[in-house]
Amino acid sequence: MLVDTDLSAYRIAAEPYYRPVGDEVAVFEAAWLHRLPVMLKGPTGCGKTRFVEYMAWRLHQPLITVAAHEDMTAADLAGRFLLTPEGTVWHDGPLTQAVRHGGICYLDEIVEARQDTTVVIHPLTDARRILPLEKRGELVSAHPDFQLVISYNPGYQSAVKDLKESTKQRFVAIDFDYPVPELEAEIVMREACVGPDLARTLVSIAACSRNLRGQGLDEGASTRMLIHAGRLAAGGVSLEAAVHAGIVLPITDDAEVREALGAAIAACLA
Ligand SMILES: Nc1ncnc2c1ncn2[C@@H]1O[C@H](COP(=O)(O)OP(=O)(O)OP(=O)(O)O)[C@@H](O)[C@H]1O
Repeated sequence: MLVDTDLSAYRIAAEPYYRPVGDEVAVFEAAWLHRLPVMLKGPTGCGKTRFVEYMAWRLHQPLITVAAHEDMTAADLAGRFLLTPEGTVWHDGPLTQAVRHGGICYLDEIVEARQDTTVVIHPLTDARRILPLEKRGELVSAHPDFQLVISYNPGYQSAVKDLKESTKQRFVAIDFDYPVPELEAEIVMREACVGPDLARTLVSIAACSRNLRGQGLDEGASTRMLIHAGRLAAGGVSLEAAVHAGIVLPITDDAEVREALGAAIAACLA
């Protein structure tokens, strides 16, 4: 027995707020026309997820998101038999749901998954467009509206944690970075409900932290962090406290780096 799934819950009803930063919308649409798999490359919190939500809305497709992790198995993606009072029932995993019914499947931080899990996507991301469900003895041909999107943060993994060449080379890639300052300030204003001066200050703080990349910080403050700090400040917390709680504390556990960042930020605020 197969439990059938209705993907209407995965449809995005209202237009997500997304400000394009380059030609990413055109590139994604061209990839969608040919159902090419897409890799969104970029640092954490720079807008990749928001972009894929926007594209799913724009293309009228359901969006199934899976956060990859190192314990994720192929069955977590493809599905498994479950014992129920009615007997043994097959449950499609999130990937199979999108493959069977059509829609965008977004595998977030794919590099976190083990390579023996990642290879499940190989026959789906070449001309075959099939998903073998060995346990069920079924070969699912991808629905015409199925598209696979993955995110990948190249700065973040060590040499031991990387995608296989044969996985990488199946994807069209779109490069993401933090939006340019003016645009980032606009996003922070809108998302954190703060005024332009505060938004610009937060963006300049982000620039300070991004300068410390490679000097103790793996990554600078993301757009997401600026929004968090902005929301704290909008909620009545002083700017210093908001920046400390929203940016400085979460970004590093290293006391020396924290001090250097604090000093850079203080110079920014002076
Ligand atoms: N271009 C943009 N337009 C609108 N909002 C944006 C944009 N870029 C970033 N944001 C804001 O930044 C927040 C963080 O972005 P998002 O969650 O998409 O990051 P991400 O790159 O997917 O991060 P992760 O890799 O950690 O999942 C969003 O919730 C949104 O508020």
